[in-house]
Amino acid sequence: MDIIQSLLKTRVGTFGAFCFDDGRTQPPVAFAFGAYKERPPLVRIQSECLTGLVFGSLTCDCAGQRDDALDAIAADGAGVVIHLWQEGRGIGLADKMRAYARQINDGADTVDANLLIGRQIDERSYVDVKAILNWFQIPAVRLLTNNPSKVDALRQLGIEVAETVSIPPQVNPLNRNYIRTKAVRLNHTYDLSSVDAVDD
Ligand SMILES: Nc1nc2c(ncn2[C@@H]2O[C@H](COP(=O)(O)OP(=O)(O)OP(=O)(O)O)[C@@H](O)[C@H]2O)c(=O)[nH]1
Ligand SMILES: [Zn+2]
Repeated sequence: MDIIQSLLKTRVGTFGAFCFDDGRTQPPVAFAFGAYKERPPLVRIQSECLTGLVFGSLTCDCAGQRDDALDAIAADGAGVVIHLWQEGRGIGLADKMRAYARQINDGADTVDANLLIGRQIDERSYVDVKAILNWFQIPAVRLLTNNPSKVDALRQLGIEVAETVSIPPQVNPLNRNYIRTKAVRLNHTYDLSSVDAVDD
């Protein structure tokens, strides 16, 4: 494995950039900010979302979560963002677009759409996260997430999640049902009353 180190200069400041080149076309990358000392650092595990992160789709909340995670890490003074190329919760871009079509054409929600095309609800693996945190010598994290399954998956890998730090979703009329579905069907931990308060 070749670990390529560089810098990423962002809106909130400069991060150390680490590309874990293991021969895959899209190797995992991590961006580390500041110096973590006494407390477990804030860690954000971000999954690829071409539609949201690259094109700014309004039907999910990925871009807002990215921005809020960077803000939280900068405000805290330290933290790490790990980006995994697990498009569509690990089903890949083509099947994510198939799932999108089921949502747009047939009114399926984000959970049923995956099942309707013969995929699982969430096919992500966090094995890479374990290796990356080991490399950074981070045994315990404060995880920026709303997803209890992600916390469980990390704990099963032996990663100590010392605390979960919620990222309240940036709700708009186009992503409100999607965000509601994540709370109701995937147990994401945000207050539904604030989600419902957004006007159509
Ligand atoms: N299959 C599918 N994937 C989606 C859809 N919308 C977003 N995604 C993917 O969902 C992933 C992000 O997962 P989320 O469910 O938003 O959140 P999470 O990572 O589980 O939890 P957080 O840590 O709170 O962000 C990315 O890989 C997106 O590409 C969708 O409608 N269908
Ligand atoms: Zn998204």
